[in-house]
Amino acid sequence: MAAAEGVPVVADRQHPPTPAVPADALVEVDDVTVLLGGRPVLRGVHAVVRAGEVVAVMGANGSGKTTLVRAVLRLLPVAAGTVRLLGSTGSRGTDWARIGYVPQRSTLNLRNATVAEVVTSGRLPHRRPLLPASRRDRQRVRESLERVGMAARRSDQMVHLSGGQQQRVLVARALAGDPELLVMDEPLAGVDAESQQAIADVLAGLVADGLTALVVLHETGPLRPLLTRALVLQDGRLVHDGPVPEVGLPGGHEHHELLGSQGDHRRVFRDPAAEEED
Ligand SMILES: Nc1ncnc2c1ncn2[C@@H]1O[C@H](COP(=O)(O)OP(=O)(O)OP(=O)(O)O)[C@@H](O)[C@H]1O
Repeated sequence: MAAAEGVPVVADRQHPPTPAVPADALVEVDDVTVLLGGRPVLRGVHAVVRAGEVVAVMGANGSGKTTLVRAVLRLLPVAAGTVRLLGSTGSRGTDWARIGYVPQRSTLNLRNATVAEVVTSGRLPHRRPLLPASRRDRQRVRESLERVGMAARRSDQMVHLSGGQQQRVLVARALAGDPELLVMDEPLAGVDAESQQAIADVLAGLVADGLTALVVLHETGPLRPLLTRALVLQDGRLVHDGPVPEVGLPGGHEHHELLGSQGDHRRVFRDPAAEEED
């Protein structure tokens, strides 16, 4: 695949160099391979996220973006390589209370839960077992809902909210845990422009306060000014680690396709080689 001018591309995929890991790395993915259904879905991926960075994970549908963030969060086992998260290589040593996760909204079924219940669940890593929510827990839930502009809907069931409002509630849930590292999987997908901007504004404030973020994105949208770097995956391999691509991706073609009943327009990046095989 050809590189865009001035854009660093992983040169030797068979023997990628092991980069020196900076001391302030919160996430280190070292030569990681993940198998799903016996098939390699991530192949020898190296990636680092340093404190204070906002890193986008980009690539075509099925390129491995969700798999990468799930491997980082130890929701999937790795077949080879190492994931170091907040300095720990094992689940037990990881301080999960320092991490916020906003999964893909479409994968969740929270229809009957109320907004307040969803956001309160974000305090669970801080709660002592069997004790009711503390004043601090309730305060953080309230503040998080205010921050995303959803305080007035706290008693409503999720099913009665729009997609964008649901997404804001999921962001509030992650914020309620006071994370130092926020991992978001497609926070803008199927989200109206107003909610996209609300999410971007909230993230901007958090980043200014020192938050680190790893965000899966199809389109950068209003998050673009916040992004410090992009990781681009293609068929499970890291093909770019550097500046956020201006238009499209290095060496890839792009086209638009309509997805879902809401007709949200997503930009899809394609590999020219794969297109030739079509
Ligand atoms: N449980 C599974 N078993 C087998 N294959 C899987 C499984 N989950 C995902 N895959 C495959 O792994 C590949 C990467 O999936 P992944 O969801 O990480 O891609 P993605 O880049 O996040 O895609 P999208 O943009 O569509 O969300 C895809 O080909 C997908 O079909």
